[in-house]
Amino acid sequence: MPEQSELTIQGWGPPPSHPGGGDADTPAAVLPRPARRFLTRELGWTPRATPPVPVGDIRVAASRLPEAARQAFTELLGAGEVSEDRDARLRRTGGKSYLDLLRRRSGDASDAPDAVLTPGTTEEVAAVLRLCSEHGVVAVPFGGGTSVVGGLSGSDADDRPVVAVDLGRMSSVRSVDVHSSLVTVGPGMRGPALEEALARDGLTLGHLPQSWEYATLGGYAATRSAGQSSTGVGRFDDLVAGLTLATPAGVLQLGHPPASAAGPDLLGLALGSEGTLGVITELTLRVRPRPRGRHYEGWSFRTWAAGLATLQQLARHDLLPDVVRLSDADESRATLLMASGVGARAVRGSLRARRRGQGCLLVVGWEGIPSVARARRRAASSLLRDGGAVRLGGGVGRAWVHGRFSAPYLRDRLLDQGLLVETLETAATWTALPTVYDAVRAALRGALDRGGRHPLVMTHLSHGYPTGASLYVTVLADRDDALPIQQWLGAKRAATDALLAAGGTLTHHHAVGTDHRPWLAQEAGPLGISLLRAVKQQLDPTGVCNPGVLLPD
Ligand SMILES: Cc1cc2nc3c(=O)[nH]c(=O)nc-3n(C[C@H](O)[C@H](O)[C@H](O)COP(=O)(O)OP(=O)(O)OC[C@H]3O[C@@H](n4cnc5c(N)ncnc54)[C@H](O)[C@@H]3O)c2cc1C
Repeated sequence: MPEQSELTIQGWGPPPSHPGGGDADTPAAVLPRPARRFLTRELGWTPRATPPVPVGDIRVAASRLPEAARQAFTELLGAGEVSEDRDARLRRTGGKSYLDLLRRRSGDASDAPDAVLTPGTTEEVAAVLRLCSEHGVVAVPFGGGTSVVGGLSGSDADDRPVVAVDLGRMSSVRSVDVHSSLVTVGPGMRGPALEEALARDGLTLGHLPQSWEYATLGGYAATRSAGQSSTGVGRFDDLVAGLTLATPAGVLQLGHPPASAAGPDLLGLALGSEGTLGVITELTLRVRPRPRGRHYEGWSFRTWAAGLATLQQLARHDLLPDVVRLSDADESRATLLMASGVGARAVRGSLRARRRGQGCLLVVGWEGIPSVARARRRAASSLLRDGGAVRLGGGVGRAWVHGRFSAPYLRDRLLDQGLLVETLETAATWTALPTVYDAVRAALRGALDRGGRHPLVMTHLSHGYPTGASLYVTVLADRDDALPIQQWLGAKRAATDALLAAGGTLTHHHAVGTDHRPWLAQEAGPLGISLLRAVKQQLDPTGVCNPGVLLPD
């Protein structure tokens, strides 16, 4: 198996010199001139150079790992799998949220783990957790390091030493059961490698989040991820048939495919547990035949309200496409200006030809057996037309497919030029969606308005369900260079309070981490929090498993 490339420390992707490429050639890495003009006008932004400090200048404190723990880990795993090396620790420091990137770009790595452990089997992971308990060392499972909610902060009320338990060595396909459509894999495997392996048997998992190039299967399960085709294939939760969870108290085998009624489903406790109960060391996933046909296309609605109402109708009739992405007017406008290349020209041309300069873009996609996909597409198209949408054609779909993983590369360039760039997400019922949408926008605008400089708040709906959908919000604003972290924390607080008050969920697919934990009790309720604490106490009595996330203090 080829070695997996590592994410850069201060941004996204391998460095441009990496043999695998990097972002240097990605069209989205360059901000087109009209986009620059648009952002300057819209945000009152003055483009300025705000480069990250050199990686060599990032401050990493000396390791605090006690000698006895170091010896015990080395005896168990071998010296090569226990590292206190600066670079190894820095590469497992935090995730990739805006706050993480601000810290790393300013030279702050105060949340670096004291050591990195790389176990290779479930037994070794279980033994690592037992040793952590014995030696009072916190264990933070590390997958791809793409958390955007502070899931890897390693913070601990008792300030104990921290080890990152990197699952990178456990990244192989262990078995494929083509007959039952099941694959068993190590938790450190990434999506591209799995898809490549499954293709040999004509299979696919179909889970494609924007972080697909770097996130791991264990991380998806630990955070309850959702991908771009999740309306069709389901959330990652739906794709997990079973898993192995190593805890300080022992090893659990959870999930019994195809189905069981033997009491409550304990698998649900591990999904979304964010390393607080232990480490997922193996997953059995539901796979499907590779689609023989894929068709993506664009539509345009005059208004967001018309788009929402029509998608609700599609959901009600079980006709939602596999990919659904409805952008509001602000996101549609910005998408067209920020996009470059042939695809973007096709979209603009399509809109002009149909006299739809303004409006809300909808990208839809159908995957599967061509005749079935065609029939579903015909039925859905008829409802879209009834809802007032006009078809823009396949060029828009192809442009979306082309750029579907490029936003994080572009984010790095925007951070280099004095911008605040962050996203947040929620879900709501069809009834509550319009209120949640208005509330989040108003809260973000109120919190980020600064003397005539306004944020750009862009939203899209994705991940449709019969009962509702998720909203994904991207915020751009002129950065407060003096207090950038406080600027975002204030906005995030306002937006979270507003979306919960309006009936949204705390998160739809980014999980809780450290960033959302102050609000978890509002969604889980006090008894729910006590229940989670009791489970943690049973599996992790010394509280060494990722204590800084999920559960409020
Ligand atoms: C640019 C960008 C785009 C993104 N797009 C999406 C998207 O489209 N959809 C989506 O769902 N998310 C998205 N995310 C968020 C992120 O990719 C997901 O949360 C992903 O599931 C994290 O996987 P990871 O392997 O990187 O986990 P990590 O970031 O390494 O860890 C995340 C959390 O899970 C725990 N964990 C990791 N592995 C294990 C394990 N084996 N056992 C137990 N606990 C573990 C960690 O301790 C941590 O708390 C995006 C993030 C970025 C930066």
